Amino acid sequence: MDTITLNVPTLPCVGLAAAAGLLACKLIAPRRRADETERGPLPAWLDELEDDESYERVRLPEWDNGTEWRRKNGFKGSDYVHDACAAVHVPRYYLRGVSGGVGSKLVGAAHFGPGAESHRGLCHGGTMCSLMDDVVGWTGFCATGVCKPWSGFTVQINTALKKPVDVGSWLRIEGEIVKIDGRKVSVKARLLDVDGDVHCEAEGLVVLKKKS
Ligand SMILES: CCCCCCCCCCCC(=O)SCCNC(=O)CCNC(=O)[C@H](O)C(C)(C)COP(=O)(O)OP(=O)(O)OC[C@H]1O[C@@H](n2cnc3c(N)ncnc32)[C@H](O)[C@@H]1OP(=O)(O)O
Repeated sequence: MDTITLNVPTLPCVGLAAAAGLLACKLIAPRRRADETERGPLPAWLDELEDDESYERVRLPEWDNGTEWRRKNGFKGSDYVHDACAAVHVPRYYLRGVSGGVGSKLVGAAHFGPGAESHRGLCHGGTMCSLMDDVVGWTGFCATGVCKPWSGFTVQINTALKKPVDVGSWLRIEGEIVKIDGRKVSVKARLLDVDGDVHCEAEGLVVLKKKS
């Protein structure tokens, strides 16, 4: 019968291996994070929005300083769409706010990363649905013509998937308030590419929180 001899140097070796493993994790983790945020340059048309005086970039601490802000405010994780490492990621929204709300429009860029994949090279339809949830909700938060974060809930998102999305794509996402009825804000949204081809459309409903 074979016997296994545990040499004295084995233990330090195991310790060394564990330490090396930990070090590798530390080294790999930031590298992986960097990879996930390496989405290539932002699409050029975002610069046009930046220069367009009718649109204003929505700047929020929960996006600009997400981890820190969320921790301090009792959130438990990272933002499903706005976090830099999200599978499908919206780095910015721009708002064309209209007094009274109806006609207010939110426009952003969405990147579909490798984590959004379903069939070979194509994204999961749920990633488009998630984006529609996000843009419907944030457009609804602009029901007064200015963005009031977390001022309501998305309660309906009826999404039509019209064209597959390639992994690695940057697409344009838009939401527009089409009706306000008391606390109910109706939003139409769509996701389109640089040629204007529509990848999905949605009709959504946001219910604003009761005034306290
Ligand atoms: C301190 C804490 C801070 C908490 C701060 C929270 C900020 C949260 C922000 C989350 C961002 C998201 O988008 S969350 C995305 C996921 N969505 C959710 O989880 C929402 C789940 N749903 C809910 O929790 C609930 O349905 C609420 C809270 C929205 C219900 O609110 P409510 O205030 O009780 O309103 P309620 O009276 O039921 O409805 C008001 C009107 O809207 C209509 N309505 C309601 N739901 C629907 C619906 N699904 N489809 C059609 N219409 C609907 C009603 O018929 C009614 O119309 P009428 O009779 O007046 O004609």
